[in-house]
Amino acid sequence: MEWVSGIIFIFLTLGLIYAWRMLNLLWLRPKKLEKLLREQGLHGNTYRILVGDVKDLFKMQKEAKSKPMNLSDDIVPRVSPYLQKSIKIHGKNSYIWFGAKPRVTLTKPEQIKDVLNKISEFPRRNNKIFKSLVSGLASLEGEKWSKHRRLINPAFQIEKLKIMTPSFLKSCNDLISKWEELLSSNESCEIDIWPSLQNLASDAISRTAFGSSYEEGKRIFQLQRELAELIMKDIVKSFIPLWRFVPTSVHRNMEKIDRDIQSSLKDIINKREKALGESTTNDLLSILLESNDKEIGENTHNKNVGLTLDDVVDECKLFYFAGQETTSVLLVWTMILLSRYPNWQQRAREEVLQIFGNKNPDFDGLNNLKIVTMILFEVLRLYPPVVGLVRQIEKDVKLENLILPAGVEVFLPILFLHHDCELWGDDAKEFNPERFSEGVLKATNGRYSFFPFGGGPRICIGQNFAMMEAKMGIATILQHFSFELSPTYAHAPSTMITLQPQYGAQIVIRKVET
Ligand code: HEM
Repeated sequence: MEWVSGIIFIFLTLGLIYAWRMLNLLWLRPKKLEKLLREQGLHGNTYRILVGDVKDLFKMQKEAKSKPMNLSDDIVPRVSPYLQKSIKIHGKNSYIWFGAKPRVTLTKPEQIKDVLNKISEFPRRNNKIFKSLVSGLASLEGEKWSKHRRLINPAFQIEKLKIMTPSFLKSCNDLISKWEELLSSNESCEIDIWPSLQNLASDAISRTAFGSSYEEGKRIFQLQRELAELIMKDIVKSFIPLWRFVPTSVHRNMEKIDRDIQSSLKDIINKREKALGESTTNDLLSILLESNDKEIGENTHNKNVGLTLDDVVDECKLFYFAGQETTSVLLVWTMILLSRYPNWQQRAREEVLQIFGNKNPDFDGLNNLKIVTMILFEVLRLYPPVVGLVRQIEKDVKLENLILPAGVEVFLPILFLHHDCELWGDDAKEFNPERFSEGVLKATNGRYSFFPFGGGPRICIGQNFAMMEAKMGIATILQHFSFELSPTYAHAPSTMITLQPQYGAQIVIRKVET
């Protein structure tokens, strides 16, 4: 019977090791971090085992989302209620417990600049639950990230964007035709423009990313949207350790959709690889494959260069997600704000008509749109599609006079800082594109207080792409329609990964007579 007691002993020892690890993970380490942060003058709630502030945070978020708000109300308390409360109670130097991890909120522009520039000390935090959506470049670190960034960069250079302009135009003209059909002989017509603009952005990225494989690309989009919805359903539980390994029906469904996306993308890429060299296509995928082939060709002796098929699939998934979710949001808030401020709508239309008349907008003309650019910057300030960035601390790191211990996270609250009166003055909450009349540098006084596209080496690779697409979208819409908010519109900015209008965007459109 000695072997029985041997087994019991092994199980007991393993049990004790596991119990010790859990005690350390869920209690000792968080309490140590709490002490270290407090000693440096940072404040937050006392740590509560396992959940930290998450339960209260989700409760507040649910409550905030339960009803729409007045158009003139401050959006920060609705979008980030817990952050707002935390700063009110604990001040700007504070932290929030995400489960057993404290997340320090950074609000000084100099700190933001440092964090965004020192990418090895402040690596991006990769939430495993988002991995199936935010893959590729956005999820990589170190050498692998710099290799991917170098290979992908050519696809986003200005001269490539110029070549892509007709694809943007085609997608915009399709939208105009659909709205014209809806108007038909009526003088005005109410439309929920949110699905139309999501469709415009997915159409534009399908065309520019996959050119000839555009129809297959659109199906992948649909799947990604379904995946995003499932992820948002599951996110509340993602703070439970090892939750993502529990085989729930939602998890199984997520895996199935992800497999489906991967195999559809592999099909597109394989077809394209075979056709490479036969004809010149200028979509993102071909440019990426070409730059990859070139790198491999130049380094035949080194097997570690270039991207694998799986790498390319991941990058394509990211183009889809990053290219659609964000630009559609920029367009929808621009339309909502121009509906609220008809004088700015009029000024923007005058500029567009002066530059293009009734002709199709082109690349050079879009670059000359000054008022429209000021408006887009102001929209990105007040309604940034990405409301905040998270970075993790893996080794103790000094940030100004703070020592941030390994195991904490830092949060760069984009939305909060874009609305901060201390940084933007008393009219911080107001829509005033005029503040960007002399560019971003002048508007921010050279401080890091406006960063809708992030910053430093990992700044959004698609920012020019997004701005070009948004300008094309707004310019073509302004050429054809005037618009105002419908009485049925309920103002409800809310985060569904990006900052979206929760109940859609009901707008009344009219044909512009030119
Ligand atoms: C209004 C539109 C957009 C906004 C506001 C936006 C915002 C951002 C932000 C804030 C980041 C930095 C994230 C971080 O540092 O953690 C980022 C990164 C990125 N974005 Fe965008 N984005 C937009 C459009 C696009 C488009 C159209 C594409 C591609 C087609 C794109 C592709 C990417 C990629 C690949 C990264 C990762 C870059 C890296 O890690 O090196 N984005 N974006």
